[in-house]
Amino acid sequence: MHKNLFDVTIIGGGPAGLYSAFYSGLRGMKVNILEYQPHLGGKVNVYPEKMIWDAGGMPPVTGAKMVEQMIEQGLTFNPSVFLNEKVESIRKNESGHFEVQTASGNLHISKTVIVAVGSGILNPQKLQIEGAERFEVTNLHYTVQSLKKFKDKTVLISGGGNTAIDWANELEPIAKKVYITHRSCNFKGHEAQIGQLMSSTAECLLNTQITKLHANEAHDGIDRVELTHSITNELSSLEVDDVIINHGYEIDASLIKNSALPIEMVDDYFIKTESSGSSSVPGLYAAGDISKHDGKLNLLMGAFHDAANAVNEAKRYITPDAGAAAMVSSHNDVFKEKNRELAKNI
Ligand SMILES: Cc1cc2nc3c(=O)[nH]c(=O)nc-3n(C[C@H](O)[C@H](O)[C@H](O)COP(=O)(O)OP(=O)(O)OC[C@H]3O[C@@H](n4cnc5c(N)ncnc54)[C@H](O)[C@@H]3O)c2cc1C
Repeated sequence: MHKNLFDVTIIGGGPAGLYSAFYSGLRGMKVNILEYQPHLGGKVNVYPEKMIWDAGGMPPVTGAKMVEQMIEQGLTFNPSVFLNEKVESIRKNESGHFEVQTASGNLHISKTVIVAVGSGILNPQKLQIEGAERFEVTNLHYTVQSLKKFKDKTVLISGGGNTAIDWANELEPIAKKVYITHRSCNFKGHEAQIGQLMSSTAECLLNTQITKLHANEAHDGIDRVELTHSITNELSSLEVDDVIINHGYEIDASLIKNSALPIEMVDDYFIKTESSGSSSVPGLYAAGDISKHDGKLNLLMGAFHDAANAVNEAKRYITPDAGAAAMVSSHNDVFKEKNRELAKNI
């Protein structure tokens, strides 16, 4: 037998992947996590300072804290973890095991696979203005890593989806002034976030888009932005300290397409699953934002729920007479020692 034969190989180390790793450990499985980024935590790393209020039973925590806690939990059972490991394709060999091929040339062999790649490999869509890239080292941003950086600044955000709206809401109490420009006539975010934005001091510039960036005297940053109204073509100008762009992401979704497996998809990207996480390929499961099923919830809670279901299916694929689910953690033998340690500090 292959010495590195894993029970489950989890592709993607975001919320779904990390919880899959934890739950697989709980069920006594030998686990391998493969993550493209140099760090774990997935998309939550895009919003490190955002407060997350909607994780059941959890007090509000920042994205960064959530990442820290998910990693700690995900690594409880010491899974093998490969970072900077881009999975390129999955196939099955003649023994019925999965072979997971990565860009670095590694071949990971596994009895089952949980695909937890979320939105795939994300690269932000760049501002389509000639020469814009030279400002990326100063005040043209494609992500908000630290809210403090924008304290007392005049910030223009360009974008109309959840991320742009979230950033506007988070920055509004911190920045001197927040403008948000969107080329369309309405925003496409969650209702509550749009409501918050509309009742804040942030100024919404709809039907407008950035058409020119003016450099400061030193030519090392933007000091003024030209905006064009998309209906009237009227030009306007805004003096800014920082410009933040969220025009969505270019997604590298080649993984499933490169894989010589009959994986049924939805909308050419998502993996069609049962609510149990099972895909059209026996032994291959999907969890988190990549999966599409009737009860799908594209939230952290949805990712955790998918993950537990996928692991239970994977366990029973390997060991058909295993229980349908793990016992609750308080009854599980694997926690006895850990509970004794924790109890000392209570
Ligand atoms: C701005 C924003 C705010 C949000 N706020 C909330 C909130 O307040 N509450 C909430 O519940 N949810 C929130 N969400 C949603 C939540 O973040 C997602 O539902 C969750 O991250 C999905 O987890 P996932 O593991 O499925 O995918 P992801 O988080 O996308 O993780 C997938 C991982 O897979 C890796 N990967 C992709 N392709 C490959 C490959 N080929 N090889 C190896 N690795 C690969 C990626 O690098 C990534 O690390 C928010 C999302 C955004 C964008």
